[in-house]
Amino acid sequence: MREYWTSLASLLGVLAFCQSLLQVIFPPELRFASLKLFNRIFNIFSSYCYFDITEIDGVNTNELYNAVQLYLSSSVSISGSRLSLTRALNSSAITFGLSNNDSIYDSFNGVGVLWEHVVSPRQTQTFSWRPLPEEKRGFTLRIKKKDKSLILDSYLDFIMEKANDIRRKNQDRLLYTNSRGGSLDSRGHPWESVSFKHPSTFDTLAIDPEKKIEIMEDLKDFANGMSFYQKTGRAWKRGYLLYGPPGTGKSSMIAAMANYLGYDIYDLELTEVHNNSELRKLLMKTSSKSIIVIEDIDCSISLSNRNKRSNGSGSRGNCGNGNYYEPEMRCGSGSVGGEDGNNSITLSGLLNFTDGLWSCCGSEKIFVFTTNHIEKLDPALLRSGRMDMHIFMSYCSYPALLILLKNYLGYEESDLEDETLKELEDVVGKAEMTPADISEVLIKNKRDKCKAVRELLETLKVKAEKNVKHGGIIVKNSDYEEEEQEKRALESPIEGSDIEDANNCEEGDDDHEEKIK
Ligand SMILES: Nc1ncnc2c1ncn2[C@@H]1O[C@H](COP(=O)(O)OP(=O)(O)OP(=O)(O)O)[C@@H](O)[C@H]1O
Ligand SMILES: [Mg+2]
Repeated sequence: MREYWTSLASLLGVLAFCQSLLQVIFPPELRFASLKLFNRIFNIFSSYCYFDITEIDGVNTNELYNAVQLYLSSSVSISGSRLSLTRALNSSAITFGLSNNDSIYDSFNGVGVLWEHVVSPRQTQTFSWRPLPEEKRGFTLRIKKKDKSLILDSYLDFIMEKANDIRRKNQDRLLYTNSRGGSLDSRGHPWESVSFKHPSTFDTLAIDPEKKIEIMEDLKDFANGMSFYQKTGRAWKRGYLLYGPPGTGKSSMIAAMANYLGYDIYDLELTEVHNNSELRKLLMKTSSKSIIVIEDIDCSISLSNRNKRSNGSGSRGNCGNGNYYEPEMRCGSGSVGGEDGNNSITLSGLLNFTDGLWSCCGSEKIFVFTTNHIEKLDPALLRSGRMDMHIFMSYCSYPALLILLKNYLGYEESDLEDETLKELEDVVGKAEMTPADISEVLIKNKRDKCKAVRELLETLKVKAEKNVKHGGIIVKNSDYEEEEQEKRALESPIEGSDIEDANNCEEGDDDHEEKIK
């Protein structure tokens, strides 16, 4: 044992001697250079290459660092020995991350890589407009030199994509509004946001099942259609027009769409937008994978038929909440400077918003307009490419009624007697009640299911009878739809210069522009 201590002491002595010798040979100014040289020689002979991804790149946050952190929080890292837990703002999910100075193996296309999370204290606080964190953080990626060109670019792209997916999945949907009337927040954003937790889904939506499937497939095709849109040279966006009587589920449909695709919603309040350039700025500040909604567009935009109006034969329109406006008058506060295109929103401005060059900034955007009066809209706004799908939200049909009975009372079709079902089927079409009206009856009696069905049947019968007495002929949903389309066709011939005008008109071109509000 004594011998052991003696040899250890002499070894330490030799080490101390070597160190002082090194200090004499390599003065401090040379020591750093020699370390660098040693590192270089090591790198030449090493079969690995290393990539540092620092948290802060100059003064900006490095997007890639955040992406790697999120990516490593997916299932790969859960097997790590030490993990850090995070819950981000606006998120209800907890994510796992790699702890400080911990490392983890990952593989991509059969190639193994090593990630190390490097955390070190920040030594000198360099001048910066914003305070930097006390610790320097970064990820170091180690890849075999021979694999570098094989995977590096595609691996990093894959990480960015995966991180975006995780972010979207973890983060609550957001509902944005421009209710501040054009003023910007401290970060220069014109939109205000709140967490969006609307429970409406396609399961709870009472519409005909075939129509529902058609819409869901259309949405899925859109969301998965990146290569299609690229191949065909089309902007990656889609327009839906939801029209029909109040209380038929237009707003609920928008919420269901957002929940189905995991998109945020931008609820555009046109009455708060003062001119076309403000509209464009709002559009520029919307993110990809979002639904941009203009509700009750017939109230925000002047009457549809410009020829008719210019001939002075425009009818009165509903401005919402029972207020009527003459064709020349606008709802809201959009028209500040009368006919001056610079001071008001115009139809061409709105068309550019949905269809022009600006509409595709950010890509993967859905535009949804809703209206109770489709016949009042300008055909230029409705043409394909702008509003790709026109969805009629009808009065409650029999299949939709079955969905409501299931949602509100937990009744399957088989739970009800054939006779009751037959009666419901006979009367629901004639009653012309909206899903909103029907759900009210069901909610009122939800404690007593039998009573709820009885009362619903009674209400439907009374309504149906009233309709027959009042109208003589009952306007069925399909007739309503046809009637609306006929009205539109009569009011605005398709070959007319209206559409052409709207397509061609440039911003600021007063002859062509249609003022809104
Ligand atoms: N098709 C439907 N399926 C399920 N619930 C519905 C449906 N339509 C209406 N409802 C219910 O009625 C309420 C009102 O519906 P919603 O606001 O979606 O109607 P809307 O068509 O947007 O009406 P408005 O034209 O007045 O804006 C919702 O809270 C929803 O619960
Ligand atoms: Mg609505």
